[in-house]
Amino acid sequence: MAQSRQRSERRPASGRNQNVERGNGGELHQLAEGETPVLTTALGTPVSDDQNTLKIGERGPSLIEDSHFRDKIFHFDHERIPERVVHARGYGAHGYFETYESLAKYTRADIFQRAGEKTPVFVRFSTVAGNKGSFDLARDVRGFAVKLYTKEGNWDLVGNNIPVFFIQDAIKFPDLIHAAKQEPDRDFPQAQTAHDNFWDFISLMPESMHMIMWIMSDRAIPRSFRFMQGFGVHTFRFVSADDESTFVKFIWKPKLGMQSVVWNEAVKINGADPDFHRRDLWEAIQSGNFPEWELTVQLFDQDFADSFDFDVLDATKIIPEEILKPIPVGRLVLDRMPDNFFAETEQVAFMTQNVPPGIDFSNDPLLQGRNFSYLDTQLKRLGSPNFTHLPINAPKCPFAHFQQDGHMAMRNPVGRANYEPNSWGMGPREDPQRGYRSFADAEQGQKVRLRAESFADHYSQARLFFNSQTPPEQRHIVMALTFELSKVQTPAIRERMVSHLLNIDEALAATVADKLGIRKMPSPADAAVPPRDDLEPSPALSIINNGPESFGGRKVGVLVSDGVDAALFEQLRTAVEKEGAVMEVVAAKVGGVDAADGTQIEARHMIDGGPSVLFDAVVLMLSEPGAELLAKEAAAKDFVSDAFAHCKFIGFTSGAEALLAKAGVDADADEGLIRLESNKTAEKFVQACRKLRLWAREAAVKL
Ligand code: HEM
Repeated sequence: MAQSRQRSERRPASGRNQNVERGNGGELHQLAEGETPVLTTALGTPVSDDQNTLKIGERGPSLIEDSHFRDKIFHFDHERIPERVVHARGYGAHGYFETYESLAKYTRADIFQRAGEKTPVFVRFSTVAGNKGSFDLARDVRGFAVKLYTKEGNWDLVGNNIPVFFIQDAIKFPDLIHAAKQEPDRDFPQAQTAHDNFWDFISLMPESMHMIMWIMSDRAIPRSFRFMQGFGVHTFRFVSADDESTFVKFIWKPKLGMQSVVWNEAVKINGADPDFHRRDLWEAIQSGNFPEWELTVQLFDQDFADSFDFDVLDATKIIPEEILKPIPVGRLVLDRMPDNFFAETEQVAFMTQNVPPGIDFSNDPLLQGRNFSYLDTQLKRLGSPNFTHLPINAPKCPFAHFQQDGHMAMRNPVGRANYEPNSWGMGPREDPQRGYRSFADAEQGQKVRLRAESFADHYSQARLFFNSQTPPEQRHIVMALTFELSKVQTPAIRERMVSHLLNIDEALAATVADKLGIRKMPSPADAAVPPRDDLEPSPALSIINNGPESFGGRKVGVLVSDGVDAALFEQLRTAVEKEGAVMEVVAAKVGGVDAADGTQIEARHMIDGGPSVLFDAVVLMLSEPGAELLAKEAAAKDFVSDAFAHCKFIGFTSGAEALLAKAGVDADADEGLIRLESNKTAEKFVQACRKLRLWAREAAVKL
């Protein structure tokens, strides 16, 4: 019953006549009739009045015998469960994984045996540091957690959109997260690392420097979940039917290419639409534009691992794609939103230790610690060992075991046997062939608390990352570091960070020091291993170098006024749709505008609620009087000046020049300003947008 109600709530309000009554105090009573279900308590007792508690007389005290009220309030009082201690804010979707070719040579994992096999998945994207109600465009790592419901059990690939991590050993995780989250005495800032505690910890943790380069880069402010990569981070193992092991790293690559926003834009999006990323995913999936990623794997053996001077067990290191090419092995398509956010996205329990036969762990000490932590945290958060009974967590393949009882047990053994071995002839029984076998690696050594020397190079790959970025991306890293460290109030912490940057790139360190007003340059931090300066840059690490070459999946915001040319508007719409992009109309009034030929153009946003930061490119389709009127509105001027400052492509009709001028934008400033006069120019504009941004403008606008 509840489900059918939820479904009907997705339809727009119909405004149909309903069976309503006015109560004694003027309150509204909506009454069940026809097929409308009767409201009941949780135990099914029909409810006669859901507007008034049971009282003695109309103005008298309430009665504790009002079991309907108690049932309702009791349940409401218990609606909240603890939010995740990290990755609290997240958004998920269902879909499937399709295997390209059999990987039987490397792994016995059932999911990789047959070309064309489709496996159901649930994916949850998240930010790490912010609370559940924080904003989407925090500068942060994004979680990229994938649950694959394989025919031999659930496989949770609990990754991030960044391929490395802050720390090498899981024992430091609580310290890292304590330092990153709100400071405990004041409980701010939330969803931000721009504070003393975080940078104090980081500046004392040189192993985090590679990760710092990534989170200060544009990777940490993605434009959409749909436009970011995902990484399993650690080295895992594939294990074949013959028990041969191959090391594997997992990388998800978005079909629509990578794209990020700029920081100034992120700050404004957080105000304009704190749900920017979740709304984006919701709208894409609901409109049938299903986002897609390709799963690629880097496969290697022990000899290859030994050829590096870093350790493949160290989660602060990558194997550059130019050295080991990722092989595409399948695709992930997200095509369905959850029916209920809480039941699915909130209750989904990811655990790194959930791997099917054929997939195994390496000795990465971060991964080993995670394998312990996730089961523990799910029990705390979901409150019962029976969280695997929840539909979102239950396997979709047959399963049978003797676990029983516990809070909220929904599946219990049937029959007499609830143990094995038993002589009742009742299963389930173990299966040495099909069953999970850990890779029988030979391990020996003393029990020690010791970090391997092969983990000691903290700077070379940080330098590799920085050197692999394009100039605009390097500038953004400088700006991010400057911004974050400018919020740090303790000069010694700022200086300690600059001393680390000196080991990464001297010019980077010098610029950050200058922007922070540090007069005397500190000495470089004492490096455990001298940083290498002979690593070839890896172009695969740049977002800009790996753009989409299409405007597909992106969004144009069209600011319109009365008197606009309807034919040109339709031509633009056709060109945008042909590209696979979306167009949203912004106007002075949400009711829309009257075009010159008398037709009406509906608007999705009123100008105050539709700033240009919500779009990838903008068009000013205005009549002269329309532009004159809008030029008086601050929001309209910001629409234009922000789009320009954020290096976006701006299409405009000749009538729009008054608004451009008022916004301080020269209509001939650069090739990113495109006059729209005919069908051809509409197409030319959309083609120009494929570059996403005109980075050449950046020097002029000082982002
Ligand atoms: C490579 C490093 C790591 C990655 C990629 C990673 C990724 C993730 C992701 C994606 C989630 C959110 C899952 C979801 O959407 O529900 C998550 C949650 C979590 N992670 Fe990690 N994590 C890492 C390191 C660690 C470590 C070292 C620990 C602890 C030793 C840890 C403990 C947790 C906990 C406790 C949660 C909350 C789980 C929940 O309540 O559902 N993580 N992690």
